[in-house]
Amino acid sequence: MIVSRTRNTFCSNRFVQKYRAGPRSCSLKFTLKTDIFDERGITEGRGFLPIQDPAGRGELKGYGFEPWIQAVDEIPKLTVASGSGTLRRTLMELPTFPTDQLLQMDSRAKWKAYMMLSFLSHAYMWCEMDGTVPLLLPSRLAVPWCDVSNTLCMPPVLVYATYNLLNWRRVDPEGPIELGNIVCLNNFLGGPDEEHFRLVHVEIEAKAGPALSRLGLLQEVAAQAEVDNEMLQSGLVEICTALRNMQVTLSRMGEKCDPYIYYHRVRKPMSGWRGNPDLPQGLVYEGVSTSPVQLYGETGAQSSIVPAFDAVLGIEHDRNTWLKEYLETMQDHMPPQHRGFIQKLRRNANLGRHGGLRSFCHMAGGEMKDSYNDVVQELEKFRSQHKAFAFNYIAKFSRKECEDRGTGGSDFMPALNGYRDQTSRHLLL
Ligand code: HEM
Repeated sequence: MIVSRTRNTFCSNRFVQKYRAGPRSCSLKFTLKTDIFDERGITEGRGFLPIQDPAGRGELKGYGFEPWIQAVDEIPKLTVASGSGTLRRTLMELPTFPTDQLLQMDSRAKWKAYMMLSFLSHAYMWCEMDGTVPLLLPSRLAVPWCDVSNTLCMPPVLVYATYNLLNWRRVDPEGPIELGNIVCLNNFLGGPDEEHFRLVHVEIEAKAGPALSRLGLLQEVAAQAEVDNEMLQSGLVEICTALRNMQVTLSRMGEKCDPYIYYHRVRKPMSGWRGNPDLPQGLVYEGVSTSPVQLYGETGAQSSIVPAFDAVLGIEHDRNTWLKEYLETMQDHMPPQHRGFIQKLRRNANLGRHGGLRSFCHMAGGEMKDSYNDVVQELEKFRSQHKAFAFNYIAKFSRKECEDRGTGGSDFMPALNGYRDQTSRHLLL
């Protein structure tokens, strides 16, 4: 039962309501306009990264957020002192979160607060390291977290956007968004392994930018009565190049993120409360819901890059398995503008008299078909490479079968094989 609160109108959370009885994909109306994740801002240089660098927490200063800002900065230290209840006790001593102030502020501030509350709540859940797992998230954290996530149409759980997309700054503000010039803003345990793991994702997002910014245009070109073959082909080459660059970046994961440290330390705080043996029923959000809610944790499957490429190439995952549903559920964990972007690409996949990009390339044959197949092969290579990382960083370490699960809570090795195989099945013959 949802507990009603009278203090403000955001007393319940759509995601909490949707996922309470048994989670499933939640369709939202894309009414929210924000200025940091804007479809018009999916640019060559940044892809799905926010349109401005997600700098510090300046906009929250002076409105009663200071103790909360300080607590987030303290998380790595509190994890060092953890084990005796210090971390959870410290978080419970925080003053009431100034939600009313926040709701008057712009979306940039709201995303900052969402990120802060996500880090604090996951630290409360997973970083005390005393061997216990709380069944309930106290209202001090749960209520503001649900309020803020509700205003952003996001679930009250750590997501890829707060873990990666919004969690970096440039060392040299004029320098590129790439490894060597980026560092993280928030950490759980901290250290090079955790930061590098995240920053590889950030660089991958930047590398995908040149291709992502042209996907809509490519679909329009393929939909024209007289298709501009040269333009279409150069767009497909752009996607190939982006996918190759993404693989180069992913191959750098081992430089500073050690598989053992990742498995034993970095991974835990990303966990959610769906498909998680530690919380089989889910998590109660005190003050919001009296019954447990199940939500997947943070995972790269919530990055919008691969679903956007799948959409533009017309790659469909197997409807008869849970794999497709899992990827669709992951879209509920993306910023609404990115969900909207992917949905639009899907809607336009068969646009025009030629039946869409895939169908046109098939019909045109020759070089056009080869260019399409090159992209599919490159995507398949990315998925193969990624699968090897998932094995080396997780599966290899899992001793018992029931532990052999991804951070998102899925039995992931067969699923990753399925996504890869389904990709190659889309090669045009
Ligand atoms: C050491 C690095 C990585 C590990 C251990 C890892 C692990 C996993 C696991 C276990 C899954 C499947 C189940 C789940 O969602 O939990 C997954 C899915 C996924 N991950 Fe990763 N991942 C890593 C890096 C990345 C990076 C850098 C990206 C790039 C954005 C990424 C993108 C994806 C995507 C798109 C999926 C969905 C499956 C698909 O569409 O093929 N991952 N990852």
